[in-house]
Amino acid sequence: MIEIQNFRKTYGDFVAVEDLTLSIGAGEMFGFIGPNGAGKSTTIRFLATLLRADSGQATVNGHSVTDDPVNVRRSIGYMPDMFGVYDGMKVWEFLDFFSVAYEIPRDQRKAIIGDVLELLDLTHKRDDYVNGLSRGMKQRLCLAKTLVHDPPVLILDEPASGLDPRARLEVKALLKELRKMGKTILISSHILTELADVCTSIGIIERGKLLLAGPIGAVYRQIQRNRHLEIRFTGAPDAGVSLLRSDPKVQNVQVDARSCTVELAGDDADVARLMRQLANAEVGLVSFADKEPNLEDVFMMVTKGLVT
Ligand SMILES: Nc1ncnc2c1ncn2[C@@H]1O[C@H](COP(=O)(O)OP(=O)(O)OP(=O)(O)O)[C@@H](O)[C@H]1O
Repeated sequence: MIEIQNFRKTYGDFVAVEDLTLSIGAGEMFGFIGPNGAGKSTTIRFLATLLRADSGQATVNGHSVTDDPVNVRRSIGYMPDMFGVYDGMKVWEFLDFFSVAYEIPRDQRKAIIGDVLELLDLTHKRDDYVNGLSRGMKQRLCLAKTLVHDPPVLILDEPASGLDPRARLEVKALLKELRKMGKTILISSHILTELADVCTSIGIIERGKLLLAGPIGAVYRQIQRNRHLEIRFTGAPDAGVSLLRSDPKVQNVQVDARSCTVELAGDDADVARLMRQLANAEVGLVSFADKEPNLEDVFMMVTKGLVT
């Protein structure tokens, strides 16, 4: 649905994005992750037909962003990282303005605006002035305007930035809903927890280079060459730790007051064996957990160059 090939963008001598190639399939929720200044917005603006590349190309919904920008714009709902809302307008007028811009026939506009307001839980604000809305509501309104022309692709640059935790959760729930409706979604963020449980695939970008991209399960498997175990004890973990350290498959033992974490270069049978040994050795074993990696682990390992 979204294909980028060898995208490069410089500002003067500074290379903002270098040779970025990426493919996002239909129906994916792709999390574009990177620290500030990594090149996320630059890439997104290229996809949104707002920026000329030094080299490289991209297609969205089969249309070339350079040769057929009008059809790309029809195919996408784009939410920029810094958005403006027109303060002198009422909520419905704001959406009507975009409906006209997207050439939605007059007799359909009222119903579409009603549907979008309903979806974004803004129906009760229909006749309010935009400048009277809270930040969270303005953000939802901005998301609403990306939906009026029912685009198959949504490109959202940090859609939850500056929102409180509750409003973030609302945005997250909404994104899940939009994905269920069949939209392909690219969402950028530098807040990993925001994306962890909504994305089906991710890409990690740093200093203009895409370090890793793929389905989230494959990315997790790639980084988890070793099992990460979290083991808790009733008291000081010394006895348990020395047993663990004597095991040839155990590596990287990190000790806390009453617990430790270890990496195990083994399979399920090794996990079971280790658990049995600890239980039998009466070292005060309380719990033994096979810890799943999370997006933060992935990000740290990838940006430290531990995974390629
Ligand atoms: N118009 C511009 N002129 C010069 N440099 C720019 C311009 N736009 C972006 N840059 C630089 O390009 C780099 C990438 O910027 P970009 O906005 O794409 O990063 P980002 O990953 O979206 O960051 P953030 O999370 O802070 O929005 C940054 O170092 C930025 O300063």
